[in-house]
Amino acid sequence: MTAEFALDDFPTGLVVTTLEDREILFANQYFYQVSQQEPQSGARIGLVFNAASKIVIESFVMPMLLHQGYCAEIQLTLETKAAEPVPVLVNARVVEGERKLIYWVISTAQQRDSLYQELVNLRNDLEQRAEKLEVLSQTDELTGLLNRRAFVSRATTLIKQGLRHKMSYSFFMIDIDNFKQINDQHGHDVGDNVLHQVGQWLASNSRANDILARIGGEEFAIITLNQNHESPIQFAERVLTLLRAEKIQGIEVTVSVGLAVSAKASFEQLYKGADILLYEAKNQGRNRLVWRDMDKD
Ligand SMILES: Nc1nc2c(ncn2[C@@H]2O[C@H](COP(=O)(O)OP(=O)(O)OP(=O)(O)O)[C@@H](O)[C@H]2O)c(=O)[nH]1
Repeated sequence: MTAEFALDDFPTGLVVTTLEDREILFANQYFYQVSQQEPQSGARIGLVFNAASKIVIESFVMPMLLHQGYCAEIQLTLETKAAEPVPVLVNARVVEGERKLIYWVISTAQQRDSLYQELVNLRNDLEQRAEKLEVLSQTDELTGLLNRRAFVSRATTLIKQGLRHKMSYSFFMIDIDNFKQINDQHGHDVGDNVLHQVGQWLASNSRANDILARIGGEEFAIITLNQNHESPIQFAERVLTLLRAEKIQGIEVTVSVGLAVSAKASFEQLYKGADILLYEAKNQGRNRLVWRDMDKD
């Protein structure tokens, strides 16, 4: 008698079933409270679990019990009479006597589950923030284009891969002419707007696979894979012509372009090449393209 009271006082579900058909021979109060079931003669333990857990019991718990005599820390879900799911942790052991029985310990795991869910939510939140930070760390705030660091990293990887497949790349270095004058005459805010619009304009005139970035104050860079439909020289000339025809913030804006083309040069060599060619374009009077095929020297 004392033992029965003691078992009912345990804050965990204690159940004894037959091994053969899992008929409940004994269950303590806690088990009935949690599962909201009434004691019924001949009831089987499977009845209190949801459909997925029933499958786990048949396909995993029972084979474990039959083969090694116990099954530890299995996460299952009870289904109450009101069809509410209750997460539980189940330990079960086969006890051999006159009949083979299974002793089940069924502990509720709601608090642990909600803690686990909180941790999952926290991790998702941190991942999202990390992604945002990653995007921010790669973006030039003023134009929304890639910044110099991201450009160098992406372009280095792309060109390394391309070199292995003998792909030919173009490196355009595009610098707004006399930008200091724009700032001086119209103010820094207008200058910022010009930078923003030139950036947007370049983005809408380049292809999705190009790598476009603002790499310095009034300096942009584009790396493109050379394909047949438009030569890099045609592309650069188109940029120059279209920009000449356009007024940005009511201001005539021109650019100088240094263009290095190669199927052999590394990213650093292309960068250096384009930089020297841009310098030449500036020296020759600005508002022009100077280009070189670096593989033909
Ligand atoms: N508004 C604005 N100005 C910038 C920014 N970054 C750099 N600048 C300005 O850009 C100007 C660049 O001047 P310079 O390097 O002399 O070049 P430039 O006047 O364009 O002359 P060339 O390149 O030789 O044609 C400087 O006055 C910088 O202060 C920016 O983010 N916003």
